[in-house]
Amino acid sequence: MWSVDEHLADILEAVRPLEPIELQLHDAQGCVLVEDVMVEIALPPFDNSSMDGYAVRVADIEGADEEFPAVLTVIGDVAAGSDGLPGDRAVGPGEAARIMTGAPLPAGAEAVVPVEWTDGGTGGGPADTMRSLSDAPEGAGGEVRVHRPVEARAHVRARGSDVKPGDLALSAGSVVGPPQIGLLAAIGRSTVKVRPRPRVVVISTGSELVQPGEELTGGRIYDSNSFALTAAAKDAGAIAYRVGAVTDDADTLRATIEDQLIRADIVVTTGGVSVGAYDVVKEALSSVGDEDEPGSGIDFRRLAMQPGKPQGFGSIGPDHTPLLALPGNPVSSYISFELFVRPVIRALMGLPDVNRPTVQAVLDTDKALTSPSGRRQFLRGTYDAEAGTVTPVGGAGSHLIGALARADALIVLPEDVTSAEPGTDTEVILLR
Ligand SMILES: Nc1nc2c(c(=O)[nH]1)N[C@H]1C(S)=C(S)[C@@H](COP(=O)(O)OP(=O)(O)OC[C@H]3O[C@@H](n4cnc5c(N)ncnc54)[C@H](O)[C@@H]3O)O[C@H]1N2
Ligand code: MOO
Repeated sequence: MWSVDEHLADILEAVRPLEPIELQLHDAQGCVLVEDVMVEIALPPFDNSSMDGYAVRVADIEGADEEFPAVLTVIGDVAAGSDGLPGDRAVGPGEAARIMTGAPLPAGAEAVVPVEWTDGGTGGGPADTMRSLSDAPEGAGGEVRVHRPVEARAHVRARGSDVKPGDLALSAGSVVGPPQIGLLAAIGRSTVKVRPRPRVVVISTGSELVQPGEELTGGRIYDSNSFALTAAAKDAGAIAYRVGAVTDDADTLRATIEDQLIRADIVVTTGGVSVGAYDVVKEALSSVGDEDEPGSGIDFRRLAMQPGKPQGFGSIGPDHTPLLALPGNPVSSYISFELFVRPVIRALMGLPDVNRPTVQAVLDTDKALTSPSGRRQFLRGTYDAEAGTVTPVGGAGSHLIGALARADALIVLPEDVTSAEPGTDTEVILLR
């Protein structure tokens, strides 16, 4: 028997992060950068206004108030996207330019007065908005009364005040999330070098399996594993391909796997790994290894855990693609995925934390939980972060997918524990 930790260590020992590739920003989401990204432009690229208002010279509005406003001549508009006043004009003494948020500060101007601190060019009281150019073309000219003074640089966002050429935008090893994608786009990068998402092919096996949506006839069940594990692979960061169920025929299974290798960085199968007469994965893959290639082939082993005792691991095909053969019971396959496949996906991506987070929680249950001696048991539970407790959901049976769907945590009972009393401090793996 292998321990859970030995099996995981054996798997992680065999996998290396995927070779980096250059990806478009959207495709790089969730991936790990392998380059230091340097900033080549200033952000903002030019001094610009943070308010809709008037670009002014500060001496012109010194001491202004509502009773004695400073009256300035409006010489034009500066819109975002323009590169200054029409005809390259500068704002001279006694002059102002209407300016929009994000527009460059025109030559001659030293600060911006928000439109609310002026009459907006109406000759009335304080404005609450600028009149649109189409409704009131005269607003780009005429006079404006300014009701409050401002200091130099007020409401001006300085060139380079965010990032400057030569700054480090993102360091190698960062995970590219939405804000990082925003920064990359803002500095003009359209692609980045990252480790790609692994492509995971999920194959379920069993002649009893029917695809959801089809009619269920005697003795058959719906294939839930391939759906759950494809979803779990995506959730872990992979690009997941669900291959429907393959019947219990070794040649068909071998041929299916061979066909899939072209698009697989990992192959995951479910079912057919125990000791029955129709355990097709074991039958098909026990002998696929190349004797001259150390480490090739699939090793079937029993783990000291419950559920998830029978497992297969190895590599297959010319590229030695890692293959994990998980047990068929729905809860067994899902827990095996969380414990062994998820870390592989994350290791291939070069992510630092390959395992789910764990916490200690107080067991909130009416009666003691039992666990087989010598096996690490993973029970399903709900975790209450506020109370610091975990409550079991459903029993230990590895067919209880209804309870699994209500759980958000796994309660871990160590190998030497055969009974866990209510109130015991327990390790909990958080699934969300
Ligand atoms: N004599 C023994 N029998 C079994 C042992 C054992 O040690 N000695 N181990 C048990 C344990 S533990 C497990 S786990 C299972 C593992 O069996 P397999 O991996 O060979 O899985 P199957 O026999 O194919 O299926 C088991 C169970 O799960 C259902 N199943 C399978 N695939 C799916 C799917 N895609 N979606 C939904 N349900 C699925 C299948 O119908 C079976 O009920 O072996 C025990 N037996
Ligand atoms: O160990 Mo099996 O994985 O219970 O269901």
